[in-house]
Amino acid sequence: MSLDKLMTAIAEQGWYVWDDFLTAQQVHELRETIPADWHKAKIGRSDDAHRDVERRSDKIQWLKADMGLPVMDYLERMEQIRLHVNREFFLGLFEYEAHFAKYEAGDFYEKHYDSFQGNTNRRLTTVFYLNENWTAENGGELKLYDNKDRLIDTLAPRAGRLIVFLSEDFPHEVCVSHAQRYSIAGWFRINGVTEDRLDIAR
Ligand SMILES: O=C(O)CCC(=O)C(=O)O
Ligand SMILES: [Fe+2]
Repeated sequence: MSLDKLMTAIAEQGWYVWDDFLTAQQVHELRETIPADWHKAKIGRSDDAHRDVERRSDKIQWLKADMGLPVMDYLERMEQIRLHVNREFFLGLFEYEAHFAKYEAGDFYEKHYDSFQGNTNRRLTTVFYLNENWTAENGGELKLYDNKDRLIDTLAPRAGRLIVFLSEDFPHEVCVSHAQRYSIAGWFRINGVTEDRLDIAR
């Protein structure tokens, strides 16, 4: 079972690629539920919007259960992963936050860690892709590196593919996309308090 494979891979190498996590039909339904309400992505909770533009150029919107059944179903699947990971690794993952992302032709996200100042309680990253018939010419690959900056893998954003990795251990980047590229990036977080307030995902 793939959930077991995910657990083994996370334990042994810290990352996993789960192809056909959803069927083509489920991917299609998920894409259909995305509202048209895109806004420019920012990095962490920083307000330095100008700098952010240089590092990433995608647009996002946060997943909410009331966006529809496909989104509820996706969040429920993430909840199952959260419970399994907590049971096996005692990571104490407390909640999940995720956003749809849209990269237009020319968009990219420079190499980064998902756990950084302002987001230090991110522990496990998920990226899910919604792009049917993606070709090599479309670019937009995810490049995953180890913490010594050695390239581990180059992954096309193919529909149905879920990638999971430990947020603190794997720098990664999104190569320039030459076509519209849709994804759901999400993070399991531990409970945290930052700047005198309880830090809970919206
Ligand atoms: O879309 C991807 O392949 C990765 C996106 C990403 O790294 C992020 O949003 O933090
Ligand atoms: Fe990332």
